[in-house]
Amino acid sequence: MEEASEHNKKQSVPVLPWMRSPIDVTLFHECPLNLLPFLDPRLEVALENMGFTSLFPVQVAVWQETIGPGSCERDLCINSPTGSGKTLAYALPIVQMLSTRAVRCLRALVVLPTRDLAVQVKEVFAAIAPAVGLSVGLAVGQSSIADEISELIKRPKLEAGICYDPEDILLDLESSVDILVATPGRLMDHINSTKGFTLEHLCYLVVDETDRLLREAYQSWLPTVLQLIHSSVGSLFPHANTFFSSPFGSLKTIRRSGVERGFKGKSYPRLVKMVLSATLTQDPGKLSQLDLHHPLLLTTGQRRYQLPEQLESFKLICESKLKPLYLVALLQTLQGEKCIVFTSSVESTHRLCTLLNFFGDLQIKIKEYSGLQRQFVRSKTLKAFRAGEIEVLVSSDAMTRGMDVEGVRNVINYDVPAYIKTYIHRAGRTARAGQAGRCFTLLRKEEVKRFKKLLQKADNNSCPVYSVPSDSIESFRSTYTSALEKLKESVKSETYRKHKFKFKSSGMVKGKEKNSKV
Ligand SMILES: Nc1ncnc2c1ncn2[C@@H]1O[C@H](COP(=O)(O)OP(=O)(O)OP(=O)(O)O)[C@@H](O)[C@H]1O
Repeated sequence: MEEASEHNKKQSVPVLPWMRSPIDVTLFHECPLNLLPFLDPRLEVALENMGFTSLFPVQVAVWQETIGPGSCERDLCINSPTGSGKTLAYALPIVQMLSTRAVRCLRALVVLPTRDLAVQVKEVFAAIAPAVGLSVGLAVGQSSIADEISELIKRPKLEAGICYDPEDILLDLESSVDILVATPGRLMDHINSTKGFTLEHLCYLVVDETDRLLREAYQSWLPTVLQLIHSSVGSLFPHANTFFSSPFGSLKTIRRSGVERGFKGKSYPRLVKMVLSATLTQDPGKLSQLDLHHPLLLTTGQRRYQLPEQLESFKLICESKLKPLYLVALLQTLQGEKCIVFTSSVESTHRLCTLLNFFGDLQIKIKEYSGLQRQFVRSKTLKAFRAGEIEVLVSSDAMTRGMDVEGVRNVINYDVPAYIKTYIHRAGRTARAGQAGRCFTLLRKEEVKRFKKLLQKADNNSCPVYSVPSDSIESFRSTYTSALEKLKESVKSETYRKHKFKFKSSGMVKGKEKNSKV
């Protein structure tokens, strides 16, 4: 036992020296808005309109590091639990710092891994930025690229009858937004193809859900962004080559020194980076991709992984084949409360959701949410879940990170997560912003030991068994048998439809080929 805990301690010492002397967010207290130093009164009103009366500890800690004397000299790495308010922790200081800007251009870029997350973060910015005259844009592929471009880029007004030089028109293109929230794919589309889209004035780069974004390369968006920014800084020096020959073609990025900045006498504004996660990586190789400038770590407590304080964890032990029955009985005991049920794959999400909907006597509105669905279906489901029209969402890990839905009281791991990070992000969809929440995990007997070890990584030694009433389980047995039969039928007909569709579309392609030959 001692050996194991010694091993854990050893494992938790980060390799990078700057990670060993973090700022501990637990030493900060909530701060009423009227006591927050330097807060722009217009932003105070905007926050009050959101229903906020104080800042959470992580928000106070980041505020201290970003606003006021000596601020923004280091890049910030923020590792604080799910639901602790990391979004506003970066959004508020960025908006306040940009509130004195005179000319509109793209100054802050926030990158998130998924569309729904980006939409959510954009809403936070949109609630405060207009109060100080700033405009926020979204680049996520929610609308057509043409619509998105017209939202992001302002075209000069052309007078009829005058012949314009296209080069001049290009020079007159301006950004319509000060802050852009983007997913990597659409960001790359704009970098590569949108005329007038430039990162030359960028002052703030936020990489939210950092460990997820660093895990996947997404068309090399990060090296591309960093290279574009570096090239624009280099161009401020008189002998620097203003034309950047790069793998990105003829892109020209010149950071204009004429644009006002208040960076304490430095000749050019340094790009300030903020990276965030509830499970921030400590891997030096991964972090080095971010090219951080004297990074400062803000973290909560001593442990690398933290669960929200108000979260209670429970386990339900049952045989594999009885899992659906236990789940149904559990859902019935939780009736009326918003729940998210996580499974291990998009396929099992679909199957489980279909099965649950065959339990007619359950009378709970249940929908699925997974990467297998089209974006508009997912967004519609999410909207209905937020509005309380759906009580239970059966989800793949598409919902695991960052999603903030008010009133989710329970998270259920139908399939036990393989990693502590997954457990933390899934469980973190409840017990947010200091609210209470419960996370239930269905386990087979042989999974119990491994699960206990998994939870210990987040210092959680209390995960009692939750017993669902046996008469409730019994009452669903007969429906379960018929629901399983219906599921088999449904899977069969879906498979048939899929094959038919495949056959049809391949036939159509062949047909076209024949025609084109004729
Ligand atoms: N100062 C505040 N006062 C009251 N509520 C707040 C405050 N700041 C944030 N919240 C609320 O707290 C919830 C969680 O915030 P947020 O989504 O930023 O958490 P997070 O730390 O980014 O979580 P995750 O790691 O899961 O992404 C949101 O519903 C948000 O509206």
